Amino acid sequence: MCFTLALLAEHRDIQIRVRNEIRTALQNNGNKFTVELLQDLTYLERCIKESLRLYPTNFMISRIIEKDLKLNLFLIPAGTNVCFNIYATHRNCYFWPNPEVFDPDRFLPEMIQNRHPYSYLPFCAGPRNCIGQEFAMLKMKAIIALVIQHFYLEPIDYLKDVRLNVNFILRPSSSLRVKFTPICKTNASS
Ligand code: HEM
Repeated sequence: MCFTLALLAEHRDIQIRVRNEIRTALQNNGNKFTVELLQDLTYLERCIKESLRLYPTNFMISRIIEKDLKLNLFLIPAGTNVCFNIYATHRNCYFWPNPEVFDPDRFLPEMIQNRHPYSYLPFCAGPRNCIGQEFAMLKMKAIIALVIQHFYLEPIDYLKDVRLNVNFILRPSSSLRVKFTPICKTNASS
């Protein structure tokens, strides 16, 4: 979530679009924050997905191969512990053109359609994938929507300068500060 907030702080145009989406959804919903309203925040959802592409919390996973597996020219024997680099896959330009660019529209339905099903794995895949992913997405949307509704975000530290700590989960190893300015009704134009 801290990466999403930092990315929105750095991309003011995208932050404004998220805020507009929240305002419109609230207006259409009698100013009530409901689960249905959160589910309708599709642009915010794309921002969170794109943030998890660039900064996948679980940047690497492993699986023990049960049966001998033939992969192109290689034979991986049963019992091998195979590590899968999710971070590198998410930044592979074969799947993601201009992979370093934060572009939530990569997750528009028409963009997802022809993408390799295993090119995006923030919650892993297969029978042991994350059982909390829907809940996690809803929780992140609820918190970020409230923050964006009430505060303008500006970067203090920039992601390009932040070193990543890859100890079990991916997180910033130095400070990643974002300035929160409360939105007063009088200056709530963008
Ligand atoms: C952004 C938030 C989250 C991310 C990125 C995430 C990611 C993942 C990943 C990648 C795995 C697979 C790990 C592996 O196979 O080695 C996993 C498994 C799991 N996650 Fe999450 N998760 C998140 C939030 C949650 C939440 C909120 C819950 C519970 C409410 C949850 C419950 C679980 C459980 C129980 C498993 C193990 C599933 C199994 O082994 O069958 N996760 N998660």
